[in-house]
Amino acid sequence: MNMEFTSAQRSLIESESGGFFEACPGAGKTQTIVERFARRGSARSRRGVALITFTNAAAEEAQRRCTHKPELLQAPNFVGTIDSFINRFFAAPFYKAKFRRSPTFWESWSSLDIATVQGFKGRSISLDEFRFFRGRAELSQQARRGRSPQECKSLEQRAFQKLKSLLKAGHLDSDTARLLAEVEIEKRTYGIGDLVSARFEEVIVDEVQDCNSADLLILNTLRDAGIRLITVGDIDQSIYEFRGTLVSEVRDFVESGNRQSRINTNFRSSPAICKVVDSLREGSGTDIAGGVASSCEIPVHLVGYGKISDIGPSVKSVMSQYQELSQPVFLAYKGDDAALAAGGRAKGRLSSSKVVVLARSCNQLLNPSSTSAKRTRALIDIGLSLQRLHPDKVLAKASEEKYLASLGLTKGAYRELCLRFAVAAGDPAGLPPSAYREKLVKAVDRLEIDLNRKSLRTPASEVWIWEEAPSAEYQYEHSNIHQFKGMETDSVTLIIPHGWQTRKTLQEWREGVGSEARRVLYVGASRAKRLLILAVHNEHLREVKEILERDNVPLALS
Ligand SMILES: Nc1ncnc2c1ncn2[C@@H]1O[C@H](COP(=O)(O)OP(=O)(O)OP(=O)(O)O)[C@@H](O)[C@H]1O
Repeated sequence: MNMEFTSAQRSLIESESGGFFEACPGAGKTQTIVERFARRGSARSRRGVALITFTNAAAEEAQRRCTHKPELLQAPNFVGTIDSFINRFFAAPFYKAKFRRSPTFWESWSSLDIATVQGFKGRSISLDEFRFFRGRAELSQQARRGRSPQECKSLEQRAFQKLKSLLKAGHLDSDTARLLAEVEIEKRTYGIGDLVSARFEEVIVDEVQDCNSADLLILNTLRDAGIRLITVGDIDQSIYEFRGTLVSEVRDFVESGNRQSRINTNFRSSPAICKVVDSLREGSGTDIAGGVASSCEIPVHLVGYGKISDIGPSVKSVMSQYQELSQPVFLAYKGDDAALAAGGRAKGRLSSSKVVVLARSCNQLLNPSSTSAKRTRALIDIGLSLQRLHPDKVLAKASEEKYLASLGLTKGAYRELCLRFAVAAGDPAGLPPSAYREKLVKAVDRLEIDLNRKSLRTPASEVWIWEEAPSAEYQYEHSNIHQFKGMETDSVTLIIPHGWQTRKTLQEWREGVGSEARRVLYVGASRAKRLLILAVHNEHLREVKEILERDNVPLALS
């Protein structure tokens, strides 16, 4: 590798003690840890070095960079994802010792047809909808919707039995593999910790901020067993709380080790973008622009918008000043916001408009290409939506039994009513939102359904996906921020929508309080190399401007 490493990068490459190396965005973590791995992994030692990443893409990248020294990829070394490390060095030996045969690993249960349980209506639910603990299962909040507590409890019991039978038959997913590792770490039945420490002298972990509790327990065990542990990451890029990663646990873990100096040269972004990233960071570190973009003097552009469709034209006008830059990628917390702003089509999944929710269910029920499982689900959803719109707020949230008793209907009769409602309202395909709302109201009248009409407001055209395709005038690449993590691009349009969540996030940003939503913005902003356009809803424009000015971000207002 011909790259000249900075002194901070070299201190990671050459460290004798190990510990946690905090690295800013664009710090060149991959090159740095691969360089260390290449040096240490080829030293003639009885014990090997493991290089652990979080995604298959990162593992492949590391493997690709090691092809010049094939011995690096051979035993006793290891390069792979954390899942494959846990499967291979903890779960497989545990399983083999206990059951005297090898297990089969699945990335998730949805890839295994038989990993399901049957609900009350005969619908099958994947085991991925459950979280498993020792001795019990817990159904996800989303899958609970529309199910009685009794059904949920019964599903959880059956899911746990199913997990046990799959385990006996030799099937493990990544969470179950972690459970086995935890059991072994606690009970030390098979001495697996000793086997791992006999195999590895050093373990290097990239993106440590993405570890969940089980991962941290495993890393702690490695460290306690005397393995040199090198962890690299950026706590402010920890954005997987919904997957069980707790930033406080990661922080405690890295603080309990040997904290090393911060790698703070950002080789990706311009000075202005580094300033925004500093401002968004909860921690006190500051980044120094040190790559080719360090001489780029383009300020951060702040554009306000009222309607999401205003963003495309504003971005076009900003881009007309920078002919040399490639078109920006639109990023937002919600993929739908990014898609709509970029001139694409939202999936409509995230809109909470009651008319959109009913339109989606009616579309699924009446669309000839829907599967029967989808139709059954849609019919249940219609029933639930109509109940939630009942003018009596207590009844609107009551159990299905209570609600049906108040209507004097059996379940079957209520389903029939819902079906007649859907047929009367019709398929929304091809209709504008106002026309479909009228059809819904007429169907309600005709069937004398007791319902709060004020809640049936005409939805904004941006969330209406059933009319003709959007115009192609302003079309940009787009993504939600989570999917764009780890990537970089010349220009980014980062969308800050309106609403209470943004209000809260901006308050946290202004007051220096850390939060997942603030970290998501940090990840989004730090993907840009030369141009960052912040598209902020007019409701929040002044506040964002004040924060950026306070933090001395070079700014251009459009
Ligand atoms: N010492 C260096 N000299 C020049 N360029 C470097 C150096 N180190 C890294 N780079 C370049 O910096 C860019 C950013 O590196 P990389 O994508 O690995 O960052 P990262 O630390 O993974 O960032 P993030 O965590 O934000 O995704 C890459 O284009 C890389 O080639």
